[in-house]
Order: sequence, then structure tokens, then C-alpha cells
Amino acid sequence: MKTIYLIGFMGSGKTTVGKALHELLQLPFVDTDQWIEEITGDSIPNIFQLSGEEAFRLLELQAIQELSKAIIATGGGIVEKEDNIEMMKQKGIIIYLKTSLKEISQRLQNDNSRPLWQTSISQREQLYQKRCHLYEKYADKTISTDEKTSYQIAQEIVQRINE
Ligand SMILES: Nc1ncnc2c1ncn2[C@@H]1O[C@H](COP(=O)(O)OP(=O)(O)OP(=O)(O)O)[C@@H](O)[C@H]1O
Ligand SMILES: O=C(O)C1=C[C@@H](O)[C@@H](O)[C@H](O)C1
Repeated sequence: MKTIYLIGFMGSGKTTVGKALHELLQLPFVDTDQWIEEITGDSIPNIFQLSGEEAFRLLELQAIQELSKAIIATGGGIVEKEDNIEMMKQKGIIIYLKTSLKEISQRLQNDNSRPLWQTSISQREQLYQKRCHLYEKYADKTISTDEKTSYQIAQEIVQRINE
């Protein structure tokens, strides 16, 4: 089987949709953020605070190297390293979950688990614009998620993969 990588901005639903896809396809599911928390025994906010963003990016790279043959929900910043893209392209298919910043802002209004969301509105907007460009560039398929349930999105992904 090919590995299915879900990419997209923080809060676009990669984890939630990944779990729905797991139910639909009966394939293993792994979330790189959870994998990193398990192998380090630490939380993402702590890793950012104690070791810095670059140390976290190296752990993400390790996750992409080691994980395969699964539905993989990646972190929002997976597109920041070209090496990640190369490996994902070699091992599988990249699906971009495209969600508006308005919708993401509603979903993450009470969130304090994502260090790069704990910034000003203009910093969030800048990161969103920069990242959207990268997601579009690297995705094999793009699925819009606004006003759809995670199950509808998972069904659409299955259809698009089989096209
Ligand atoms: N299709 C959807 N409709 C409404 N809410 C959703 C949908 N998908 C996810 N959510 C909600 O949005 C929040 C973020 O979802 P999730 O953790 O799956 O995003 P993510 O892309 O994995 O985020 P991150 O990359 O930051 O870990 C959760 O509260 C989740 O319940
Ligand atoms: O967008 C990002 O860079 C991040 C998203 C989250 O999934 C986590 O991977 C971490 O908080 C960084």
C-alpha cells in the first residue's frame, strides 16, 4: 500500500480526518505530533520552549523517515523542510486539506497546545499565506474542508485517490 500523507495548516483537521480515513479504509493511522510526543516523552509546547523550533523540525524529519505504510497526519510545518517533501513524494501520496483561516480561527479559538498559534493575528495571517503557497505547491490532491464533516472529507479523499 501507498502511504497517505495529510498536510495542511494547524487546525485543518489532519488528525480528525486521518482517524475517519482509518475507519473507512481499515489502514493504520499515525499522527506525527503524537509520535514525537511518545518518543520524546514530552509535550510539543515543552519541546518548543526547551529545545526550540529547529529541534522540533528535526524530530519531524525523523518521523517522516521512520513512518510509512499508513495514513499519516503530519504537523502543519512539515512543508518547511524540502527533505520531508522528497521522502513523502517517494513513499506515497500527499493530500492537502485546505481550510480557510476564518474557519481555523473558530476551531482554534481556545487552543493553547500549538506554539505557533499563540501569536498575533497578523503573524498567524503571514504564516497562513506562506504555508498555503507551499501546501498547494507540494500536494498531489487538494480537498477543501470548510463546511464538511470529517467523514465527508474522508470519503472525498478515497474518491479522489481512486480517480
Ligand atoms: N471538518 C471539521 N469540521 C469541524 N471541526 C473540525 C473538522 N475537522 C477538525 N475539526 C476540529 O478542529 C480542531 C483541530 O482539528 P485537528 O486536531 O484534527 O487538526 P490538525 O490539522 O491535526 O491540527 P495540527 O496540525 O495543529 O495538529 C479540533 O477541535 C477538531 O475537532
Ligand atoms: O504549524 C506548525 O508548525 C505546527 C503545527 C502542529 O501540528 C505541531 O506540529 C507544532 O505545533 C507546529
